[in-house]
Amino acid sequence: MSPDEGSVAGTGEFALIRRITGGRTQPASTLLGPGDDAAVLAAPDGRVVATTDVLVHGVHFRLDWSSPEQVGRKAVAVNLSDVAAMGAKPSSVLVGVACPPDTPASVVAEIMDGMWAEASRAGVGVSGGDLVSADQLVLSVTALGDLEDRDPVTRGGARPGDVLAVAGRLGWAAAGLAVLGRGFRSPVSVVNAQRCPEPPYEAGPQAARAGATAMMDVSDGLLADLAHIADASEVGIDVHTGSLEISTRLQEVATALGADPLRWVLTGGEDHALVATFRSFDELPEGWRKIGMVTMPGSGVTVDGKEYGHAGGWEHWQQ
Ligand SMILES: Nc1ncnc2c1ncn2[C@@H]1O[C@H](COP(=O)(O)OP(=O)(O)O)[C@@H](O)[C@H]1O
Ligand SMILES: Cc1ncc(C[n+]2csc(CCOP(=O)(O)OP(=O)(O)O)c2C)c(N)n1
Ligand SMILES: [Mg+2]
Ligand SMILES: [Mg+2]
Ligand SMILES: [Mg+2]
Repeated sequence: MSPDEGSVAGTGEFALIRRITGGRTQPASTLLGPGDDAAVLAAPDGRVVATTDVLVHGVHFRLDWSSPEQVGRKAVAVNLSDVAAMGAKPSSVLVGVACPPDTPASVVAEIMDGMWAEASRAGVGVSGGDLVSADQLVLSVTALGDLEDRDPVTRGGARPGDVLAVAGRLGWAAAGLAVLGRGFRSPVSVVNAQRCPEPPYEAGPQAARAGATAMMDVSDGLLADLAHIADASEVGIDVHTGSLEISTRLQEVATALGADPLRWVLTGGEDHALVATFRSFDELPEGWRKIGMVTMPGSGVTVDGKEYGHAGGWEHWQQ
């Protein structure tokens, strides 16, 4: 049987590449874009920040929960967020798309539109990629960034007495996941937070300029991710729940679902907020809120001085 004309198989690999790469305007930093064996990018700093994350249908997103455009946005956003978490400015993304033969070509085109839309929000473009056949939809994105002559902000520089702060939202994507998981599609604000995060890209370089001592983005859950800073920095970290913002919207959704909104904030991932430590409260840039303190080594990650009773964040193969 011949493949459906509108499918990726019916369209053909090279026609599809032409369709999804044509008519795009590359930023000036992409010296040579898609079409050759590799792209050529400017690296003004002389060092390149590089990160990659893979997203799999059914694990990270579902096409019956999100539009292809939202899925494309998310795949790029979670990667650009890691660039920001190093204190760097995004400079480019490269994207791998694997999909089954009957996938409508329009779905791939819309995913690419979403990828371009999110890349553009951060001032970059898609400078290359790959398109392959697979049993399910998989998106693999590599993001590159520029340190602009600053030192990278690692997970390893927090010291006891530092202030712990956050930029961006916590708990929203987890609330959205709970809503979607129960078959609902509203409220759209939390559902959209799950479909596509809005990481505060600018807050990364801003924190680096302000002297942040450690930083990372929250992908797996606040407490789980803070444990990586605690380990790498050999410190303890205490989160103060009194400083955590739990919006009325999150409260409402939690009440409706019989869930605990604080648990979403502490253990839910995927909002890609940035958490960072600063030497003093006075160093916090605008948009950063204090949510705790760095404590002495050995105490681990605590909540209001105590161990948190509930299970931690996302870990692949453990769900
Ligand atoms: N297959 C792999 N090969 C090499 N490094 C990896 C691999 N998987 C993960 N890492 C590295 O381990 C670190 C932690 O990964 P991860 O938890 O996925 O970070 P993030 O949550 O920021 O995406 C990162 O520095 C990442 O590059
Ligand atoms: C269909 C579906 N099921 C479950 C989740 C929840 N979920 C999937 S991956 C993940 C954690 C983040 O993904 P990961 O691959 O660990 O990214 P990284 O930490 O490497 O940035 C969460 C909370 C989801 N987003 N979609
Ligand atoms: Mg990762
Ligand atoms: Mg990260
Ligand atoms: Mg993870």
